[in-house]
Amino acid sequence: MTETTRPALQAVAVSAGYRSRRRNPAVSVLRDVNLVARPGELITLIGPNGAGKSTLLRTLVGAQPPLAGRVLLDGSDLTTLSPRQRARRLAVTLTEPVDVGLMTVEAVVALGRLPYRSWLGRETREDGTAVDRALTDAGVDALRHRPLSDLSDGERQRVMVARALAQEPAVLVLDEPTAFLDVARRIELAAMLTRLTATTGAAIILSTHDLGFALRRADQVWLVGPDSTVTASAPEDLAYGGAISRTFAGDNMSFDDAAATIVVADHGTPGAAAHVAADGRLRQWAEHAVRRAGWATTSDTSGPVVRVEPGTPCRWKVEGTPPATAPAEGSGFDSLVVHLRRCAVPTPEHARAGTPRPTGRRSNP
Ligand SMILES: Nc1ncnc2c1ncn2[C@@H]1O[C@H](COP(=O)(O)OP(=O)(O)OP(=O)(O)O)[C@@H](O)[C@H]1O
Repeated sequence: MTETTRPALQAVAVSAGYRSRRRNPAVSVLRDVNLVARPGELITLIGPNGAGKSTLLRTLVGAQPPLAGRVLLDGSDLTTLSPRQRARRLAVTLTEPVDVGLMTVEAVVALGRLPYRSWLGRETREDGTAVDRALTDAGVDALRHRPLSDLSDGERQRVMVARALAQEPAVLVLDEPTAFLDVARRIELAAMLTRLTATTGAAIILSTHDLGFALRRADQVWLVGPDSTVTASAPEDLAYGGAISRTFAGDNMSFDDAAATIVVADHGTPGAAAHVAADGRLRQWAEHAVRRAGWATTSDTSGPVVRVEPGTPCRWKVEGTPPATAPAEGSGFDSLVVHLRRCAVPTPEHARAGTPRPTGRRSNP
């Protein structure tokens, strides 16, 4: 993939929004959007609730016309393509549930071949091969004879991806495909989509609220900001440059680089921070416990230091905290969290109100 590769999908000065049936002015949700999806790229679309992700996706796939600008599919203006030409290049799974009655998984996936059928509607050998490949690629081959109505939400989600794959599209657009998936299925889906960009050369664009998923896997992130703009960039640039934090973090939140997620200072103030001295996974989970206790973690070793030794349960020792909190050692993360919470020194206001002083930051659950 190079900068000179012809875009699979392109938005040129697009404004996206809604035209009222009555003569009111159109409501513009996004303005002057310029985006390029290249073959083989995995692109994640993120943004706060109501920012305009679904509006943008619907505009990019031609489900609603842009208020201004053009969407180009493989160089051709979307509005000049027939539905059949469009469907051979662009596959979409939106969040709306699809009512397919008692159809089997295989029959639903075969619907993806309709843009290739002759007017007689006969299924060809190519259709069968494409359906088999889509079922395998999406990991739903074992479900092929089951009625779609019997499946779990996560299974159904994967079947809808298989149906889209059967279209053998150059661009695959998925609206919130991670919505119903547990952690393991999300990781599987991410691996599957990454594999598909390599094997099929398709550009895959998906919206998600899962920041970790969006940042870890994407070649490009499209970030819909609160100011009606969309920023396209490498995930690292958006995270490191602070755009993610500015978009998602409120007054008492910030972006945690290590966890690739937003952390909440729901009972915290800056100041209570500890350095964790441990290695590898033990350090990660010890830092998790420290943050759960309402403290921030820091690389600064001049303040409190939490030393953790491996074991089941682990042994811990806290150095440099106020003396009233002794004993400052124990075993197991539970007692470490209890200890750190007790270390909170009441501020005058909290002492008067009879509540403990807030300490550091807390990770999102
Ligand atoms: N049919 C419609 N007519 C007018 N405004 C709409 C319509 N659908 C959505 N909107 C508005 O457009 C804005 C963007 O909505 P959209 O659904 O695109 O956001 P989103 O980023 O997908 O949100 P979420 O993360 O909550 O799914 C919102 O203010 C919404 O109220």
